Amino acid sequence: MIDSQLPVATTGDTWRSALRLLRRYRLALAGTISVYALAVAASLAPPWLLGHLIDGIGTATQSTVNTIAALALGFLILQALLTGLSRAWAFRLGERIVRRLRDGFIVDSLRLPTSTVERSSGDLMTRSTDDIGLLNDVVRRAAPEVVMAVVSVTIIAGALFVINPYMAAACIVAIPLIGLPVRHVLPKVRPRVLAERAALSTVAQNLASTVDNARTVEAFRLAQARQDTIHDCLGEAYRNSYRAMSLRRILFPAIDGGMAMVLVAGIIIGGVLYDAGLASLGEIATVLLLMKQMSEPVATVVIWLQVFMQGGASFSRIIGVGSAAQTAHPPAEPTPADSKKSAEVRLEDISFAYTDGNEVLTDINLRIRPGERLAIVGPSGAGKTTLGLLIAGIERPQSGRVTIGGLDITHRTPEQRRSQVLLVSQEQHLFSGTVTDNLILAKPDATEEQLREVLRTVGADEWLANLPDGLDTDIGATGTKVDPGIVQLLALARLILADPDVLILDEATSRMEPSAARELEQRLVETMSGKTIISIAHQLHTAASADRVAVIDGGRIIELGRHDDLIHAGGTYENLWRSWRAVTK
Ligand SMILES: Nc1ncnc2c1ncn2[C@@H]1O[C@H](COP(=O)(O)OP(=O)(O)OP(=O)(O)O)[C@@H](O)[C@H]1O
Repeated sequence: MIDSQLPVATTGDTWRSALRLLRRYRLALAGTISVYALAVAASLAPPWLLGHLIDGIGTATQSTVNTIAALALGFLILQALLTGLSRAWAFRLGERIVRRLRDGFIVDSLRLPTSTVERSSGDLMTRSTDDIGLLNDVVRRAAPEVVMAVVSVTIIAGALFVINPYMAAACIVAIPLIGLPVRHVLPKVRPRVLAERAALSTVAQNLASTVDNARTVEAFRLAQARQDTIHDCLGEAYRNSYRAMSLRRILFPAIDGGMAMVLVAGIIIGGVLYDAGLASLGEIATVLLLMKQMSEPVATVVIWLQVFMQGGASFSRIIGVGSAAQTAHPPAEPTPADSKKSAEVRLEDISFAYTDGNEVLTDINLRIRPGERLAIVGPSGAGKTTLGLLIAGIERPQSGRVTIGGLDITHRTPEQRRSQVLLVSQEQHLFSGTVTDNLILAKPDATEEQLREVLRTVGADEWLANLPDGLDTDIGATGTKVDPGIVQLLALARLILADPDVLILDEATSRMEPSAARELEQRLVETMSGKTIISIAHQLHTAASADRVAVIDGGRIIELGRHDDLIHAGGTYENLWRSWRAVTK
């Protein structure tokens, strides 16, 4: 079934991944928290000194007051220095964690099967921008704020008990007043944020598919229909965003009101305890000052907790990509020493459907000998490209298996697979950078001479000679414009450099003149002699020069054999051949 949404990790898996991440940075984390704890301890001194001053108000001399003031100032400076240091460390730690998350995300995305990337491009885009961005906010800002706030609350609460346990107990009991409204709001955050993100992914998905298929949209006058669909998706995204945002409107007034209630309760309790002789004026003042000091971190926790929960939802989506990549690549089978030699391709009982109930290929059985040249022909929509995608391991069959050299292609890592089989289709892309950059993707250690040689082989040497900076010419989006025919040549040059055991050419020369295409194919076959070459052929001259021809129709192989034999048999292939000859004569 086509599912445009990648998986989302469960809450349990999200926590486990977060803990694993924190364990990795435990030393830096412990150092940062310890320095911050010292800063909080230093911040306790001024209120305590003030309480001391109030209690000794009748007896204190000028010099005692001066000493207390100097000490308070000293502690304030110490607190500022330690806070600054711990924040700098927290920032650096955040940077390292964000970098790790981004790197991991890119690695996981690159491990996703191409078919998954194509189907979930919108979702992947939202995860790589919005979710990573939110996570960035959480790791760099929310997490340090929340951790530091929790440290502050814990230390201040401990100090309150040391100063006056009665007063402290009474005030701490009042603190949950702040939590009351929050308790009802927080459980709603994760589902609402997940719904918001999913809706945004759908918008991106629809936009991407409209842009990708712009010609079809234009040809069939689908602009209005596409606009309506995107409008509906945007409406859904807006409603979900609004629901997520509306949580804030309830949250902030509730926190402010709760904080004021706690302080009022503290003053009333302080009065009662003073009357009962259980607290001095200085202790009450110190506790109230510390309570005020505590109110800020408590509010911080509550406020950032929402972002934290949003970040949790985003984190679940980020690790979901990792689990999708892992599911797509079960543990790779070890490569036996002789597998390279016997790069035989076998398709065993393959059936495949893009969507449930619409089988595109049925019961395909085929054995392609190492070094054989096989041409796949058939009418449009017969399933030729799909077969190429299955052999290249880009799509997975619902039943049956594809093996190369005896190994199931879907059990190979992407690297192992790329060394075995590569597919070049008519859709080829240039990446931003120079000619060299675009070629060494396939063979990072290729020498300049090898690059020139390979360009000569595909017949792009003349083009290279006319470039202003030769191999160093920028051919990216902002550089020298490259003709689609040359883009195909560069793709074939990359293929030669990559040197896989099995090559699949799916209309790889379709943008060239037929005679030039024929010549190039011949040169390619000579250069790659000994390799298994599977050509999906619309131009039947390719089929005529192949070792064998497989004719596909209605998702089944209906004829298989040598060109001459199939012509002699007078079946579908002979018909196709006759029509093609009539057109090309
Ligand atoms: N991504 C996809 N999602 C759903 N259906 C698809 C997808 N790609 C191809 N199909 C369908 O699968 C069938 C086989 O398509 P395929 O491209 O393999 O045929 P083909 O023989 O290569 O055709 P052509 O010669 O026109 O390229 C067609 O009915 C096509 O509409």
